[in-house]
Amino acid sequence: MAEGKVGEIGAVNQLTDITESQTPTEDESSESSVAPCPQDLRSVLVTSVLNLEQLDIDLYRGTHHWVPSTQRLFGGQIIGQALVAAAKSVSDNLYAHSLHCYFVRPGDPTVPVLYQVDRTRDGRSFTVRSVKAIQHGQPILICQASFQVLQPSPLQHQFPMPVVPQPEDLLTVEELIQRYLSQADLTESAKQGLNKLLANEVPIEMKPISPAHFYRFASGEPRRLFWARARGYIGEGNMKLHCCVAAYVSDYALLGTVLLPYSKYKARFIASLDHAMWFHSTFRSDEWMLYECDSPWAGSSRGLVQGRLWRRDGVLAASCSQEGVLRVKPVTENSKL
Ligand SMILES: CCC(=O)SCCNC(=O)CCNC(=O)[C@H](O)C(C)(C)COP(=O)(O)OP(=O)(O)OC[C@H]1O[C@@H](n2cnc3c(N)ncnc32)[C@H](O)[C@@H]1OP(=O)(O)O
Repeated sequence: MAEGKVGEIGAVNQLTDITESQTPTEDESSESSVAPCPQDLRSVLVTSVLNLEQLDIDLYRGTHHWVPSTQRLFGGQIIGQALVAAAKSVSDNLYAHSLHCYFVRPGDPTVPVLYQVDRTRDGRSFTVRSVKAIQHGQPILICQASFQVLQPSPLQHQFPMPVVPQPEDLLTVEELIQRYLSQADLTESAKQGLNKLLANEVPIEMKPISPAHFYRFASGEPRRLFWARARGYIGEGNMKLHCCVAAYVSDYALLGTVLLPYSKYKARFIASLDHAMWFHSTFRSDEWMLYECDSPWAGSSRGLVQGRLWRRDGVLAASCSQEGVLRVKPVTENSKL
């Protein structure tokens, strides 16, 4: 059993302005030990999506970046922004360890989202915040986030990380789509679908471990693995921000895991109902992390999914669980992609 590094979170310097620019330090890994990053290479997650505007005490406004084709707001964006709002009201020595959210209404991409923070409790070890994400005067998400003072313990364990190819040996989703586009026998509608995917400005980079399974070319077990990281530079040292970015990333491609055994069906309506997340160790969300997603159950137009985000050195960084509503229809021959 690999050893978890629960205590090491304390070595990280947190900042009150959680989206403040960070420059690398000398002891950063070789991948990131470059000169301070030019503004245009910084992750849009930091410069825009998670950079909330403060309107009043404990009241923030967030804007949108990428909006899915469903034309409802991406759940990960709302969770990430809610966690930013909550984190702004806790002191620097507190670290997010969990959050629990319900998506109660679809998010409207034509207006900003307001985040109202309630300082539910400040305890000696744990501090709890409740955040309501509001549009048109009504909640679209309710979220509780809990923060903890660092408390080292002799109890430390984790399951081992799955053994998979390294990200350097795999193709990004964009490279894979370009490959599929070069296939001679592709139908016009498949081409259109792929080009739409390419035009998406998702601020996450991904490298599927098993592309055919990832894209549901064949039925398989309800489990998928891919390397993921924020697109662009974020930098070391701001653990609050990395947790918010991971919350954003964790909702991407998670619920689709439920559909993997059912290649004869496609989603007619798919939306996450709730999302819970637990943070275990320090990590950098702009470095490759393995996202292991599985679905232990589906039924009654709902599906349960569980996700684990692994640092590439084998440390379990975060876990999450989500239930979603999935209504499906049979795939017709010319709508395969
Ligand atoms: C993939 C990860 C993501 O990021 S998803 C984005 C984050 N999650 C969300 O946006 C979900 C937000 N929450 C919601 O939209 C609501 O809570 C949901 C889940 C829809 C609740 O559903 P429900 O209580 O049925 O709401 P509603 O009456 O407003 O209906 C919504 C649409 O669904 C339909 N519906 C309802 N029941 C059925 C049924 N049994 N069979 C078929 N359709 C059904 C309703 O007609 C309604 O459809 P429409 O929107 O009017 O076209």
